[in-house]
Amino acid sequence: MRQRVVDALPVYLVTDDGLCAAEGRTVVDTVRAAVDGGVTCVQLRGKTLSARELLQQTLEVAAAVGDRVPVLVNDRVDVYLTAREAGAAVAGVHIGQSDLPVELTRAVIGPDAILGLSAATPQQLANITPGTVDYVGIGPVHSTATKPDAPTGRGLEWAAGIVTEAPVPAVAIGGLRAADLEALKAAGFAGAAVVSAICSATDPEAAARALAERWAAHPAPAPAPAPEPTLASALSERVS
Ligand SMILES: Cc1ncc(COP(=O)(O)OP(=O)(O)O)c(N)n1
Ligand SMILES: Cc1ncsc1CCOP(=O)(O)O
Ligand SMILES: [Mg+2]
Repeated sequence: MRQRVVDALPVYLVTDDGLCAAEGRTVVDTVRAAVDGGVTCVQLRGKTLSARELLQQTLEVAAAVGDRVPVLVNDRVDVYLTAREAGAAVAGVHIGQSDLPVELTRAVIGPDAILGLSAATPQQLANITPGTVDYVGIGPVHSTATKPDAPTGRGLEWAAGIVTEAPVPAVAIGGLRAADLEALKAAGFAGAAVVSAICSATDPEAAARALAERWAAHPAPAPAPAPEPTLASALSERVS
């Protein structure tokens, strides 16, 4: 059974092997510390790893995390399926606009897996078929060195505008730090995804805790009021 996906999104860690190694840690050590600190989701983004290496890392991280938070695999649907076949507690995949098509990915991973999709334009959000994608990752909010092929950061105002068009819960991504969280939550994001804020931190547990506390400290925006009934809808209710 898929858990309520919004519970997984508030502080979403995306891993980077190089950044963790530069701090003298493995990805597994970093994830363990970050989960202890309060991250709510982990995405394994092993861009420099072979399929075999990413599978091994996925098995180790899934064993270390257990059922504390969902573990997703970036891009590699084959690695996710193989880890699942091996009995690992992996929750799903995150794919981008140039990765495998969304509908086929959903068909392959099944209805219970979590499926995340990157989106950066209103058109990409409008293209989402209801029921296929569980959440979207929107960015980059700020410019980032972590993803060299990402465009320049578009800013918090842009993020606050585009999130209103997301048909599913959204996490922001790109250069995010604790100071961004209040504005993102107020704008309606369900969470913030970070790489360097945790992977490059001297103390990843403390970094995760600071982000989790900052997110929890701010109220979620009040839900939008139900629209006033129009004359036509009031009449149709009376005749039905
Ligand atoms: C939560 C989240 N949002 C966006 C991305 C970016 O995915 P993508 O556009 O496929 O780029 P790569 O991460 O594959 O380089 C993400 N990974 N996670
Ligand atoms: C994977 C990804 N997608 C858009 S920006 C980004 C990298 C974000 O990394 P950081 O949090 O270190 O800026
Ligand atoms: Mg991708």
